[in-house]
Amino acid sequence: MAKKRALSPIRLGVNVDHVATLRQARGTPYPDPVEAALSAAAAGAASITVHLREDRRHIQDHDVQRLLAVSPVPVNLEMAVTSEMVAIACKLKPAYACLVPERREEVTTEGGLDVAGNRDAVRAACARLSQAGIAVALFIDADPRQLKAARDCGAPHLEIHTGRYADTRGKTQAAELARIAQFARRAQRAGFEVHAGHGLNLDNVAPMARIAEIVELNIGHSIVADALAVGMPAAVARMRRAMQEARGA
Ligand SMILES: CC(=O)[C@@H](O)[C@H](O)COP(=O)(O)O
Ligand SMILES: NCC(=O)COP(=O)(O)O
Repeated sequence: MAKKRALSPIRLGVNVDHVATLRQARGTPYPDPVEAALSAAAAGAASITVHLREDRRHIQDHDVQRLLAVSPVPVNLEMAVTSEMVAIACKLKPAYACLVPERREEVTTEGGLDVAGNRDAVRAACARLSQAGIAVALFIDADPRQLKAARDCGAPHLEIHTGRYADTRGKTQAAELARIAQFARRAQRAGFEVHAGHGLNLDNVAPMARIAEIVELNIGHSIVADALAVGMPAAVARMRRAMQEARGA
């Protein structure tokens, strides 16, 4: 039997937005997303993601400040391409910023950033963030048109939106996986470090983790949900194990 090739290790970034969602539902001081982030980092999360939404529905400005003060791992600030968010990021200086689309009415991020349609604004935001020493990622769909536009923007990283893969099944899901794998190869060849995320969970993570060019997966909702049953350290450990096993590591 042919032996499976072991791929390079893959990093898990943990998004703690939904710890804050629970807190904001009642306006209590608990649960604390920063405490959850410390627990995730201690269990092997390579980075912590928070999405500071314009409507502040979950993570708050003070959470980001506290997180940056204590996090032992790099913080990845997801943000819309607005002057308010760029100013906040430049002031707080997280290690990473990921530019994402945002729509007030959405329940969660519904697709990738339209870099091709907003090239000047994205390029300007990338320039300001890079000048502040922040490594920028563009959160985009696996669409060659977006890749072409991203090449003009000066961001070193791309995060592929995996929401459609996560939300579909059968042939549609297989086609989406193939599209993402092909896109990841092209993106890496174009010089980007390739990440992926959105809607990933223990049931669907393995095929995504097997894509050699993807070096980081950012996962939040399913890990926070799992943590309710088994605790954050075990939830992170389970996800890391699933990713490393898929990788053959
Ligand atoms: C950009 C992305 O795919 C997710 O991280 C999403 O932005 C999480 O934000 P919500 O927790 O508000 O859905
Ligand atoms: N960028 C994706 C992310 O941070 C986590 O998304 P989700 O797992 O909460 O859907």
